[in-house]
Amino acid sequence: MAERLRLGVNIDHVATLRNARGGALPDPVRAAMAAQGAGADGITAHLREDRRHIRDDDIAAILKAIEIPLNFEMAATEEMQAIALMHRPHAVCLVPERREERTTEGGLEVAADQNRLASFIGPLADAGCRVSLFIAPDPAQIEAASRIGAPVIELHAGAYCDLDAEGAYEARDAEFNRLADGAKHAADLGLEVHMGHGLSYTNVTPIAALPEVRELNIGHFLIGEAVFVGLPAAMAEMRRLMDEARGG
Ligand SMILES: CC(=O)[C@@H](O)[C@H](O)COP(=O)(O)O
Ligand SMILES: NCC(=O)COP(=O)(O)O
Repeated sequence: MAERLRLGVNIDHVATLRNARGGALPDPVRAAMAAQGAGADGITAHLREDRRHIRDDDIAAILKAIEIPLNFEMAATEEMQAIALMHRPHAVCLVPERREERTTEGGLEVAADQNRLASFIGPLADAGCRVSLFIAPDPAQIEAASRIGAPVIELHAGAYCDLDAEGAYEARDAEFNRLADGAKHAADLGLEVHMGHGLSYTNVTPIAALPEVRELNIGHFLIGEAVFVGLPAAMAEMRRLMDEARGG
């Protein structure tokens, strides 16, 4: 039987809400525990260089609290590498970052930076972290990820999700085909394929149905939905849609 599609819950935006008032609540560690209790296969947290949501002490506290794997998202900088090596999370996902962006725009440029990234991921892999690269569904980036020896890629689903929300269905379908082809190409090269960014109840089904995809990382939508129905109920509906898409 095919392996069940994993659901990683990104709790960044619990920290966004906490930071809006500068206090301790709502607590991202409590969100991580709630997600774990509701059956998350992993927790994702992105320690941005500007610490706009998750902060250094959150990472330490989340790691102490949870038993499921942490997927630690970070920019490929020396500062972040040192933090990852100190904590040795289960997975490290390298993402592109621009200080002015509202959210992660585009994927990591691997092809043009492959020598630096190959040496950057070496110590992380030696420390036992499963390295993942957050990239666009571009064959050149996928092939570069494989060349530098990353075991996992996460394909950026944001453009597909945005086009769907805008009702630009022709362009959305073209972007979906890029994701589907990218997933297949990556799996053929032996890469484990994850997808994430912008996924919601309305756009998740075709993505979850792609047989090569092993994990979805979903945050902003689930945390927003949790305001109305609670995190376990929001996750349960997402889980149901993912299982249904897989024919389960
Ligand atoms: C890399 C990614 O797609 C998400 O983790 C996202 O970066 C969450 O953080 P932001 O919403 O701050 O971009
Ligand atoms: N890597 C994508 C992720 O963790 C969650 O992205 P989003 O659902 O918050 O857009």
